[in-house]
Amino acid sequence: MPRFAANLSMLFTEVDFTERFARARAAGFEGVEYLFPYAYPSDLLARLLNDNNLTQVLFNLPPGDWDAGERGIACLPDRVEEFRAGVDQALDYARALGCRQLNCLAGLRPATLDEDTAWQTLVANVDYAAERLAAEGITLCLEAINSRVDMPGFVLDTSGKVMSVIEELDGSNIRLQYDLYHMQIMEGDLIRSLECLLPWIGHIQFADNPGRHEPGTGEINFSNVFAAIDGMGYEGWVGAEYRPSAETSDTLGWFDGWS
Ligand SMILES: O=C(O)C(=O)[C@H](O)CO
Ligand SMILES: [Mg+2]
Repeated sequence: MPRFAANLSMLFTEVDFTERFARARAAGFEGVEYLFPYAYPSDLLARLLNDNNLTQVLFNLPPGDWDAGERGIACLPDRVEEFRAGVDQALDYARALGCRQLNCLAGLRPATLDEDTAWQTLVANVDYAAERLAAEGITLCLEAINSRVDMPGFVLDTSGKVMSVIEELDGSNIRLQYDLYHMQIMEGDLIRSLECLLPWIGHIQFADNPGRHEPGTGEINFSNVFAAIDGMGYEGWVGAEYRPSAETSDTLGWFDGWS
């Protein structure tokens, strides 16, 4: 049975971030993920996880200046030092939170940066990060994010591009983060793709499309997709990363039967 995690950057935003852990537990989740832990002391987050008997499933490496629109710095040649410092910071949090997977956001390619340089920088940074994480038994995820609607210019916008990085590096702890929402926009054919890519998938996330709301608000047949994920023996977590179209607790109908 898929293990579902609540994404606390998107769910339960009716309450302050630190109160969302208890809300997730009360709703039946056993794991949580969120964009970034860095604004909070790690001991506070560790206590919230412990008090609510929750697993920290995933968070992202520092993304650069998120509020200014940056979406990762891994492809930027003039930010390599900052990228490496971010790996240190993320590892400190991962240790404190017992988190076994970190996601590396590839970043947006500026018009002034040529594709080849962006790609070589990305591959070298992923290689560095994967090696640092491997020493601690942690997996590095690379998420393919749609460049049609949400992140124009995002360097890794297809599962094929993520697979190219994985193949180029041959890193045993590098995995694809397969977000059903982004992949529905870019590629479709979700169940067949999940089956083909299964050995390389480290984490799955979902939202319906269009709108990025809860299952049932768009075009994806989630009963079938979740049943397929269950049937193919996927052992990782599945993160609910959607914008609730109503009070979060009123959007959890999809969870019935899985919790
Ligand atoms: O946008 C997404 O799908 C995400 O998972 C986070 O925003 C970045 O990892
Ligand atoms: Mg995602």
